[in-house]
Amino acid sequence: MKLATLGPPGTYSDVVATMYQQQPGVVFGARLVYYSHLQRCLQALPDEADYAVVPIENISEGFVPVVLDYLVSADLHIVSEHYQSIEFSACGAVTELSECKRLYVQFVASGQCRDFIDALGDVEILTTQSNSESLLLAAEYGQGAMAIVPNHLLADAAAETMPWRQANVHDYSHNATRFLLLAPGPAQVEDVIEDDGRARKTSLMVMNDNDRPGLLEQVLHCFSTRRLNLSSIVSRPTGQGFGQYHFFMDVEASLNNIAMQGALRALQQITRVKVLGCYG
Ligand SMILES: O=C(O)C(=O)C[C@]1(C(=O)O)C=C[C@@H](O)C=C1
Repeated sequence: MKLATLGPPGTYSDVVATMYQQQPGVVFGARLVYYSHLQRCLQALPDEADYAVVPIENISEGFVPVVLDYLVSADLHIVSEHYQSIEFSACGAVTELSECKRLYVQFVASGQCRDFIDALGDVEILTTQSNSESLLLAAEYGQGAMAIVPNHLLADAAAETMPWRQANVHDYSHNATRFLLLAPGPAQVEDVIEDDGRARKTSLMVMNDNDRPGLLEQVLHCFSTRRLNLSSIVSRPTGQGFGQYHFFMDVEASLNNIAMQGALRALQQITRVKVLGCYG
């Protein structure tokens, strides 16, 4: 069994994939396969891997657009979620920060370390696809280069050669990212029929094929009348024109909950809905 995740090894995605691989569950004992960017991890399903671990949402940066957009059309479902605490360090081939000429930082990580990056002043910022790639590129560039890396990567051989090492450069001490374990195929309602009493969440994608006044209000009504709480609702452009959006929603209820089933039936009469998974 293969589990796709973002590489090179050392990313936070790798930390979470390793956690899944080592604990009893559907991917226990799976072999990790690394991909250089998030889109490739997702595309690995189903031909190159059986499961994938990707970040979906950060406490300050919000949702990761590339993952949401992929979920609109891909034949994938969510098996599980994991909240990972995220801590960043800066390291580089400099003896003081004023010597920094170039900073490598992953595209989502940059928004989580804004204060540190702003204080560097006028340096060249190169965004990367992963936090471990940032470290490798800074080490390769040498004198004057710095990287934002996960705290745990300060122990990596590449970081150990760097004279400047500063831990905890993230803006929020409680920084965290939510990760999803994804599998190919549609979510199976039967999978969750057995209610084990655990609190569950159902994720849905409300597809906007036919924009009209009041559509979102009607959608929300399906949940509010049944006293179902949404823990998130985010929109993504359909790409068809301004003002047209799909909606990604997390509902705090299991798919086998009677109220949730009623909401789903009501929603299906209003618009096209894709059930992304029921987990928790
Ligand atoms: O580069 C990594 O370490 C990742 O796992 C990716 C990622 C992300 O894209 O959100 C994961 C967690 C952090 O929020 C920053 C980066």
